[in-house]
Amino acid sequence: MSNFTWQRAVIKVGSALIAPDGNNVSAKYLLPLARFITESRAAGKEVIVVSSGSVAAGRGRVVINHPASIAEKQAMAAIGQMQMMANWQRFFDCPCAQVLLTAEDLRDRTRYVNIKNTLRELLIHEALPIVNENDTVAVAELKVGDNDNLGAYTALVAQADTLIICSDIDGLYTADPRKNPDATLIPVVGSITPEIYCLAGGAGTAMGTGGMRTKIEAADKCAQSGIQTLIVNGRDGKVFDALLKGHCPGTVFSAQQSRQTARSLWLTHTLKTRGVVDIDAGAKRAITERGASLLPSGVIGVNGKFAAGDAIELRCEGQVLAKGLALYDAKDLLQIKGQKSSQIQHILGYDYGEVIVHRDDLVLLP
Ligand SMILES: Nc1ncnc2c1ncn2[C@@H]1O[C@H](COP(=O)(O)OP(=O)(O)O)[C@@H](O)[C@H]1O
Ligand SMILES: N[C@@H](CCC(=O)OP(=O)(O)O)C(=O)O
Repeated sequence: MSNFTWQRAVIKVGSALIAPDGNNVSAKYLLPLARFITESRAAGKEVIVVSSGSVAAGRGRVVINHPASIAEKQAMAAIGQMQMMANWQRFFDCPCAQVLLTAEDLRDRTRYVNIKNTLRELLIHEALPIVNENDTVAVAELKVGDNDNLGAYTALVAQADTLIICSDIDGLYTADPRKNPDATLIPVVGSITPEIYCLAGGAGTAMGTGGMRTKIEAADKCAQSGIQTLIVNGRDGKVFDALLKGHCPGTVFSAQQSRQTARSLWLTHTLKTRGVVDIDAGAKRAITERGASLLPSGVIGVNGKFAAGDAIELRCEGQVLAKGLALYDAKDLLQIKGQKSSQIQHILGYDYGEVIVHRDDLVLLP
């Protein structure tokens, strides 16, 4: 069993755990998982759930006599999503927050920033975000397609350090153990090579989507962004006791580099800046010495036309010090520069948060 540490995790829960009978929700497998989430949160860790199961949960309520059409599956998802959320809420005193996403939402910069801000705010307010694909509006070309990859995108947008995929199998095996009884569990995958992809077979049950392949794809996306991925058997309550102690009885896919390094490299080298914001000496000290976020009160000048979510440079007395993602566009920032954060709502009529650049989205330049 390998050891792991984490602070913010996305936990992906497959349909087989939500709706083990394939046509209704069940508490059967969720109790140990919910206890793991509650105890982890009590220990100061942060959790976002990506839950499958809406189609399976709604199946029994839509009568069909043939393989379900897309519209019928969408109807099942619309009904089942309610059952699935209500089932989750039963386990928690904190509010569960429904977040429904499509691939389009993740591709569009403004929506991406909104998703990120919403998740951040939900965590601040100690709610439990529960994400699923918005199956009622997403048809093939709009879909992420499977919740393993949705889990990876959610881990990226939420800046998690860990993705935990709870499946109906113990982890990644040398072959699909349902077809090959000699297959053995692989406890650690250091790097995701084409050979690792070759081990993956399809889904194990009629409810599952993607099987092991989509889990490896998800782990690959995460590893490249400095996020580790665990695949564990969510049907085995003892797994969660082990996870609470920092042991992984399944497979750990290591992150290729530290999350901070991956994110800093992305911010520093990949993102083209769209504007320059001049800041005063107090803001400079806060950012460089205390690792603080940039507040509007420290902004003295706004240059360029940038949108919310664009990368900008932060400059003090002619020297560019840092690069970060702006939470407000240039037009808004011109109005709120030099003002107290509490004035933002009053001046703009809305408020995307009290900071201009959050410290998580800021890198100091050498
Ligand atoms: N190399 C492999 N190791 C483990 N499981 C595999 C492998 N190849 C294919 N599988 C299948 O993947 C299934 C898990 O994926 P899936 O059915 O999509 O479930 P989920 O609902 O958890 O996403 C397992 O039950 C197993 O049959
Ligand atoms: N969005 C779909 C889940 C799709 C999916 O990836 O399912 P699974 O392979 O069980 O994680 C639903 O809620 O039914």
